[in-house]
Amino acid sequence: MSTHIKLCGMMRPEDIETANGLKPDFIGFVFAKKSKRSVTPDQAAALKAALDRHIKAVGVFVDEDPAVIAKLFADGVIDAAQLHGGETDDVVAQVKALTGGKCPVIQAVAMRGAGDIARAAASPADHILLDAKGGGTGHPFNWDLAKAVSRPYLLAGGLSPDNIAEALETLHPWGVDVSSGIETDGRKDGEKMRHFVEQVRRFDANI
Ligand SMILES: O=C(O)c1ccccc1N[C@@H]1O[C@H](COP(=O)(O)O)[C@@H](O)[C@H]1O
Repeated sequence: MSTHIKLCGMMRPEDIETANGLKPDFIGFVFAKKSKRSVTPDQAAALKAALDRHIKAVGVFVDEDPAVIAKLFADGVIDAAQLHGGETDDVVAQVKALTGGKCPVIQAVAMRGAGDIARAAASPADHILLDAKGGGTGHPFNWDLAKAVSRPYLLAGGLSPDNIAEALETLHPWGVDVSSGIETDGRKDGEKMRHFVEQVRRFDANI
């Protein structure tokens, strides 16, 4: 099985052009208004129109109204929703219900201690994503906590071309998600994006 790749925080047409060339499984649009990577629905729609149709667009939300998420899904701006705040199981269920069960939901779990291992296991979401507290911080969490998570997960938090090989060797995650680590001066860096993806593909080719 190849490791799924998500390149998050796409903001510019040139970010999409680079992603189209690299063909990750997912890219992310951040809709959390407080994020420095925040895009409006109109901006995201224009970027999605330029995205290779084989690449899924994930909307990243922090405590957003499920109706807003469902509208972005219905409009074809996003293909999946990543809930990155304090969303309850009920919110996961609401997103599912409002999209006729069609929108895959990824629930982010902030990995701070043993209790979070249980929270990850119990999440009703289609996929879980293990991250440091916050989101988009560029900081890793204690990977020893991930070793105790028995369901497949997306690994996030401070990944970069410098540590992705070690992360893959150590944890063998279902997928990896990166944002800060593929940026220079707050903008996506095509060379870092390429280097990150190449290393994941090299790892997959050697196992
Ligand atoms: O990227 C953001 O600004 C962001 C804001 C709010 C919630 C989540 C956000 N991004 C997600 O954070 C993780 C890790 O990012 P990083 O590689 O450590 O910068 C990733 O899942 C992003 O989708």
